[in-house]
Amino acid sequence: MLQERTAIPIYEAITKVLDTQAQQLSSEKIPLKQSTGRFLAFDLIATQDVPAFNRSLYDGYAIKAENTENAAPENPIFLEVVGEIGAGQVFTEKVGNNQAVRIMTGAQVPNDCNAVIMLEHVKEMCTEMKTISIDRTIPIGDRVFHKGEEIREGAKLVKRGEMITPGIIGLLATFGYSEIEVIKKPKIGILATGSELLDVHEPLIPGKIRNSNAYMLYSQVIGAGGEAIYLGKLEDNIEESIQAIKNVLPEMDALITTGGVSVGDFDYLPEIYKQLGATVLFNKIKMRPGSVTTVAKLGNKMLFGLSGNPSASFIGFELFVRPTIRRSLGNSNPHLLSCKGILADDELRSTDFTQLIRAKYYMKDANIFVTSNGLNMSSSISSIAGAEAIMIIDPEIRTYRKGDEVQILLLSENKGQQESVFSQIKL
Ligand SMILES: Nc1nc2c(c(=O)[nH]1)N[C@H]1C(S)=C(S)[C@@H](COP(=O)(O)OP(=O)(O)OC[C@H]3O[C@@H](n4cnc5c(N)ncnc54)[C@H](O)[C@@H]3O)O[C@H]1N2
Ligand code: MOO
Ligand SMILES: [Mg+2]
Repeated sequence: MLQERTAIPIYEAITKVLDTQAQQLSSEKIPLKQSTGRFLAFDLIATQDVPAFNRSLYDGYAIKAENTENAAPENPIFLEVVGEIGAGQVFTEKVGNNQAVRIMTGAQVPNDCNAVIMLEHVKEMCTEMKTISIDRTIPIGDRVFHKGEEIREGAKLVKRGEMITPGIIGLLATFGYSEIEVIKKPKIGILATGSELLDVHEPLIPGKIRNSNAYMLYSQVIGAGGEAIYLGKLEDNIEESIQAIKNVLPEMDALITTGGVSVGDFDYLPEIYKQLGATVLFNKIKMRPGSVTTVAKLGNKMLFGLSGNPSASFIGFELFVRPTIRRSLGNSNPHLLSCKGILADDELRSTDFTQLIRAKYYMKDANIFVTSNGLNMSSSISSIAGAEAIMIIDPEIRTYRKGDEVQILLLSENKGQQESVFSQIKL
């Protein structure tokens, strides 16, 4: 007999998932060069001032600024050049009054000097004793990047859980980290269910389809920062499926299945969760696609029962699995970044459940214009490719017209946000 399901709002489903997720992952040491896209396992604190010494910003002459106090075109002053400093060298001799030292960009400014004048702003005199003339007043500190001016030792620069970007790698290198502690990637197992599934390399035969979801999910797991483990595909068979899940689960941090969560005769996931003794958090959400997305917990492992329909599977991942992965990586902005856009389609009608439409956007006059991307069906595969955003269509607004404001989620935007937009708009 058909079992009644209670559909809950998207924000409630997200909250249930994140409140249930328990594990905090341990860390591992990896070479700095391999850390792009990984998540920092420690707060990056400056271990030294930056710059670490007073550094010349220009090729020119290190001088005592006070010597130029009365310099002007009609009253040039003359300084004796007593040495030369290349980047990496330290000038330890005394620099006296009315003396200067030739200096290169990046070199340490001698202690006796307090400014640098650019090469272009001095006249080099052809005398026996090398002399320069200066026809302007140079302020104290001019063209010197002072010790600690940019970063003070002890300053907190990057938080634990931030995704490592090229800029963060630059900072880590600045502070001498050739190896760094990153949070271990959560191992996310992917199991496709369905007797209709062929493997990607197999030729098409009547009634069958290729298992595209598992590969798409594999890529989504990697994009979210997890380690994707493809565990194959299962026939619609309860006993075999239960055994397969029992076999693989100990090795995984979480398991994604696709297919078999609806009410068909061979949709066995509800029964599988029951027989496994898993606690089902929800099995119906007020959203489309992905209304039958089911999430359960077994021991301390999350079981994500995504729908078999490709667009539903894709959306289910982005809304529920992505934030789970990001949060287990210590990231404090696990949800997709949202913003408001302007509808560029002629018209969109809402349905009883919140619609999540795969969309494209473009920028014009500082506005974001949004259009649907391909066929808006749960079973559509082509609408996912090229989708840059997800449009959120509120059931309360019956018709959206061209030019109307529409809330969107940006795909492939790593910044993320702390709170899910669905909590903010109560959908
Ligand atoms: N009477 C009802 N029928 C359906 C309902 C409902 O409420 N009442 N819900 C519909 C909705 S909504 C969705 S979404 C689907 C969900 O189906 P399942 O999650 O049970 O998934 P399957 O039945 O296994 O497959 C659905 C569809 O997707 C194809 N599929 C499955 N796995 C893959 C894969 N790995 N790669 C590509 N495509 C896959 C499968 O062949 C089916 O066409 O149920 C509706 N029905
Ligand atoms: O779960 Mo279904 O996608 O609502 O189409
Ligand atoms: Mg089904």
